[in-house]
Amino acid sequence: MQIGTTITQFLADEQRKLNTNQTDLLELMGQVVTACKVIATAVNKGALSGVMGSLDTENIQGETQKKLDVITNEIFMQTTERGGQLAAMASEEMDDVYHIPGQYPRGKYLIVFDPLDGSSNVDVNISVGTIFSILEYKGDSATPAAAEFLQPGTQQVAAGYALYGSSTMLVITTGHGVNGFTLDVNIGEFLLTHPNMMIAPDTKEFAINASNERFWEAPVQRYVRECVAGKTGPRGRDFNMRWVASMVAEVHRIIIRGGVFMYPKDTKDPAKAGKLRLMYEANPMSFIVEQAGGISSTGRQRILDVQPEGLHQRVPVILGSKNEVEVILSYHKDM
Ligand SMILES: O=P(O)(O)OC[C@H]1O[C@](O)(COP(=O)(O)O)[C@@H](O)[C@@H]1O
Ligand SMILES: [Mg+2]
Ligand SMILES: [Mg+2]
Repeated sequence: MQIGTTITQFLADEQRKLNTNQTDLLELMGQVVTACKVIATAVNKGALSGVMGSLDTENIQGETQKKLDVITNEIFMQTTERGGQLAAMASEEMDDVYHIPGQYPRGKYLIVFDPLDGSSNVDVNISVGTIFSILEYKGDSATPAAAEFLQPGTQQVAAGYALYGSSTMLVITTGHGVNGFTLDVNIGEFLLTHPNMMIAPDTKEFAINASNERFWEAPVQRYVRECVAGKTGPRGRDFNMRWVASMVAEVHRIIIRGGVFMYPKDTKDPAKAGKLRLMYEANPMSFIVEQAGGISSTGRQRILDVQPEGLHQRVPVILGSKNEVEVILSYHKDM
C-alpha cells in the first residue's frame, strides 16, 4: 500500500483481504477514525476550551476523572454508536456495559476502549492517546452482559490506538500486520505514513516507573539493575531509560525504534494484579505488538491468552522487542 494512501482507501483495501461478512467491521473502524479526529481537536485545544483539570468524580477504579476523560468518553460513544455495527460498548470511564439505545437488530461487534490514555499528562501537555479493541458479539441478547466481553485477547478482530502528540497518529491492526497513519489537518484525513510496522528484535532502551522499584519482584529488580549497570555489569553494554507515563506514547516509541515497556506485578497494592487494564490497555496493545513481531507477557503468561474475569481487571505488562523481553521472561523462569 502506497505512502499517502488515505485510511478510507486503506480500509476499503483491507475489506478485500477480509472475508465478506466483515464489511461492517471496516465501517465501524471508519467511525473509530472519526471519533479519534474529534478527540484530537478537543485535546489539541487544551486550556483554550476550559477542558483542563479534574472533576470531583471517580471512575470504578477509584481514579479521579479528568474533565477530558469524560469528554473523550462521550465523543467516542456518540460517534461509534450510530453506525449499527455495535451491540454494546465498555470503557475505562464507565462502570458497566453501555447498550446501544433503541437499536434492533443489534450489531455484530463489541468495542472496549480507553478514551484518554495517559490522562495524568493531559494538563501538562505531554502526549496522550485513545486505545480501542473490537470483539465479535457471539450472543443474541438485545442487551449484552459484561460476560460477553470477557473473551481472551486472541479473539480480538481489530485493535488500535490514536496518539495525540506533536502530530496526531493512528496505528491499527485487523490481524494482517500493523499500519500507521498521520492526520493531515489541512484535509482532515489520516494518511498512510508507516506501512507494515515491525519492532526491532533487539534494543538498548527500557521503560518502567523506577519509583516502584522496592515493590517489584526479583526478576524485574534484577533486569533493571543489570540495565543500569550497563557496560560494568553482566549485560556488558549500556542501556537508556524512558518513562512518559502514557502507555500509548511508550508503545508507539517501541514500535518505531524498539524497546521494552514494563508495568510489572508489584507489592505496592497486593490486592491489585497490576496497574494496567487487560481489556482496554493490555489486550489491544498486545495484539498490535505481536502483529509487529514483538512479545507481550504478564511475566508468566502470554497476555493474549489470559482468560478475562472482569471488564476492569488489571494485569502485569511486559512488552516490546522480542529478544529483550525473552531475557526478562527467562529471569522469571529462574524464580
Ligand atoms: O503514573 P504511573 O504510575 O507512572 O502510571 C502511568 C501509566 O498509567 C496510565 O496513565 C494509565 O492509563 P490512564 O491514564 O488511561 O488511566 C498509563 O497510560 C501509563 O503507562
Ligand atoms: Mg490508559
Ligand atoms: Mg484512560
